[in-house]
Amino acid sequence: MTPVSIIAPAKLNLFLHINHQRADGYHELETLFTFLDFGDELTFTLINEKEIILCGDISDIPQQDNLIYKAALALQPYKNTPLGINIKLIKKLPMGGGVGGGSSDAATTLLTLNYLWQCDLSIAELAKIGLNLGADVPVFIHGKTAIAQGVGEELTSINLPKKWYCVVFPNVHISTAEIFTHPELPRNTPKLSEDWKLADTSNDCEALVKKLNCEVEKTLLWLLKYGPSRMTGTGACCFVELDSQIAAQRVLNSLPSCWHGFVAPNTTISPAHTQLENWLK
Ligand SMILES: C[C@@](CO)(OP(=O)(O)O)[C@H](O)COP(=O)(O)OP(=O)(O)OC[C@H]1O[C@@H](n2ccc(N)nc2=O)[C@H](O)[C@@H]1O
Ligand SMILES: Nc1ncnc2c1ncn2[C@@H]1O[C@H](COP(=O)(O)OP(=O)(O)O)[C@@H](O)[C@H]1O
Repeated sequence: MTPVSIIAPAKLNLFLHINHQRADGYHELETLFTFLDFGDELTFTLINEKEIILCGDISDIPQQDNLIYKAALALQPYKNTPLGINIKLIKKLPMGGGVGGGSSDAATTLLTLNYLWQCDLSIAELAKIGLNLGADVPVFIHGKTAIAQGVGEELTSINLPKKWYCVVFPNVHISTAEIFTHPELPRNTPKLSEDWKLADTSNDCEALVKKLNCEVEKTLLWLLKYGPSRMTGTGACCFVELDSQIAAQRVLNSLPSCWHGFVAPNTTISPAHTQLENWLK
């Protein structure tokens, strides 16, 4: 079978408010997700053996813990197909960076295998399977810029103006679980008002992550020279929003050599959905 390559795009949380902690330990939150036209690349090739084979940039994580493998495994019971899959990963998104790399990999795997294995599940069914893999997976399955509530699965689509982002990764790994279980995490931000404005929002995890990790604080301060900077998710990645590619590229060109970064525009529709639709035409 001809291999098919699909992107697993990055996401940014343009804001992240934590409203309260639920009885099950997860947090009710409100966040604005936007996708970026930059991400991991997954190449899928059907194989005759009923196996899930991962290859490429997968050394950091044991196969059974890889969200790509877990997504393929979760989909197998939905179709009694004799076919397996070989999935090659080209990693471009930092792990534990707050840009959703693992969740996006899982979502692209569910969306693509739904076609290749002819499971014919609906987006809602795929999102339900995805939620078991991570709170961030449903937004990648739906594939539209959205305000998320609940743990991240209650989505309201929203259109945003096109902007360019310089995203900086200060080479530190932040555990999402560590931040969400930390006693100093604020957990009482009220729900958005009807006439909310982005300028009045924030990332409730930022102060704690800055306190725990000076590299994140340095990154946010450095980015402030170019515009309002903000951390995405539970970090460590931070970003600055600009009006043009030239302006964003200028920030990246000035980046201290100890940090990594990339420049990308936001997209209202996930690039994974766009690529899948083009492939199916
Ligand atoms: C914080 C956010 C914001 O978009 O993104 P990241 O910073 O991870 O990118 C997400 O809510 C993360 O989603 P995801 O990365 O899939 O986290 P999960 O694997 O589901 O959860 C990891 C841990 O974070 C905590 N968690 C996560 C989401 C949530 N709404 N409440 C929580 O308390 C739980 O302790 C959970 O065990
Ligand atoms: N294919 C994968 N890519 C990235 N992280 C993965 C993958 N599979 C499992 N993980 C685990 O998931 C965690 C991060 O998940 P992810 O959704 O990328 O959150 P974040 O937005 O914080 O990066 C990583 O710390 C890593 O341990």
